[in-house]
Amino acid sequence: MATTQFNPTCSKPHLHSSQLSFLSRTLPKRRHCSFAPFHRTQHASISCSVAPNEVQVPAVKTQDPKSKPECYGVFCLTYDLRAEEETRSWKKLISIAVSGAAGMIANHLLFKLASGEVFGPDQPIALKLLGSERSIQALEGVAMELEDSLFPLLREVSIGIDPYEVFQDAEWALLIGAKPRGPGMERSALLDINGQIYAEQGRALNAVASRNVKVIIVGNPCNTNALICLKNAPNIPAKNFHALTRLDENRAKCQLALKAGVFYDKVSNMTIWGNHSTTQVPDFLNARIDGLPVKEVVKDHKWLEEEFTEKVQKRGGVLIQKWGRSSAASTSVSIVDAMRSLITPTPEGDWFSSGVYSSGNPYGIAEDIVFSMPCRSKGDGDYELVRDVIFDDYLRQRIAKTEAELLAEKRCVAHLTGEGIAVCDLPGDTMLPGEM
Ligand SMILES: NC(=O)C1=CN([C@@H]2O[C@H](COP(=O)(O)OP(=O)(O)OC[C@H]3O[C@@H](n4cnc5c(N)ncnc54)[C@H](OP(=O)(O)O)[C@@H]3O)[C@@H](O)[C@H]2O)C=CC1
Ligand SMILES: O=C([O-])CC(=O)C(=O)O
Repeated sequence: MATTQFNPTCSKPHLHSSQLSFLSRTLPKRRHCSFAPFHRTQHASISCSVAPNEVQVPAVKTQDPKSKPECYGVFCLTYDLRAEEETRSWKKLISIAVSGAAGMIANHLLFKLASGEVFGPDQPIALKLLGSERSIQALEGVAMELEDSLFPLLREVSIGIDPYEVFQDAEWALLIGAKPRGPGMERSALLDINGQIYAEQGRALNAVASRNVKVIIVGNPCNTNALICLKNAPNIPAKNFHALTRLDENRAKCQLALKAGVFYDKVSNMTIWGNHSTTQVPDFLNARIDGLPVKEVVKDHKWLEEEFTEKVQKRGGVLIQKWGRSSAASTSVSIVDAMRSLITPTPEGDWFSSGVYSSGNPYGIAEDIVFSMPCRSKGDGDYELVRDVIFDDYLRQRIAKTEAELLAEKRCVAHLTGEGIAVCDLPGDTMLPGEM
């Protein structure tokens, strides 16, 4: 099945009141506009007369329905933002692909993206939602809710089940979809099932996405899924792939703030090293509270080494026990944080954590895995690894353990990274944060 079209309203001869409302909010004031739906298609033409001396705004054009990418409902009625001359006073549309778009995390994230929380109030966006045969009805429901939200910045929505269509020209790919680990399922089986998904999505990104697409992998096990994805996308810089460890960073900041009795905005320089799993290392050696080293503020070093570390590592699992499902709202917040960290300059002296390709790292960590490390960005979508961090024996030992786990995961998916026959010798205690 190819990309799905569903539009009960656009095929009618008259525009629905919600569409008129959407358009009247998004069109500039003091212009006279008329709406003329095409027959038999989901596309309508809109023409405006512009008063002299007014700021240039985009003329609204419709494309030939046959040449227009698949669109959903009211989002078939869009400005032609790609017409350079006519849209010079607008920021260029940013195209964001999201997989697992009918899942719980996406259900929070999509509405944050559409409201401008990531890219700001003057940045139009297009959302390209990837689902599956299993989720296509739910995905239509998501698209309907996006329609009904009348987000002025949301200019295009398309839904589909073929990553080669959905990822076309994507500038951001937020890859959330993954099979959850079921009772009794071996971790090696999870690595394989989800690895297959990420291998295919890597190939699709390689084939059709923007050459500079930024990819954030959320679906677990996210570090190794990210490695598989980037290995299957050789034409996209490996540096563009991130495994989400920002939620872990946020969790660590919260726990340190609680212990120190300060609000969490006082905690900075928080690195999560390694895997998004229970071997991850929340680094209290380099983190700061109110500008001071954590160990100077929190004198109970045993608490830092044991309770704090384990609390962060297992936070996801504790939450699942309480909620009966895994973190979705806070994960979506952390995806927003991760994106914003790449598109805004990192505050002087601070850094953020992200699971990034390890080759060339200055810390002596094994090459060719995806490892969470401290990053800084100039706000151009790229990042650099932070050099001025310190290590002690405790930190080195903990890093070695999470590194060993990632190397074992890598051997387990060799068949998906083009590196031969998989050998699965995962450490017995390897667990996702959500597993207890
Ligand atoms: N890195 C991090 O910090 C965090 C990562 N996660 C991970 O994010 C992922 C998504 O979480 P969440 O949105 O809550 O999960 P949901 O179960 O709500 O959604 C996941 C989506 O994955 C897709 N999926 C792909 N393959 C399968 C499959 N074989 N069986 C079932 N569903 C499948 C489904 O969409 P479709 O059918 O459309 O493909 C589904 O909608 C999980 O892997 C979770 O472990 C969660 C929290 C934090
Ligand atoms: O294991 C999960 O699905 C949940 C998870 O990653 C987390 O809460 O950090």
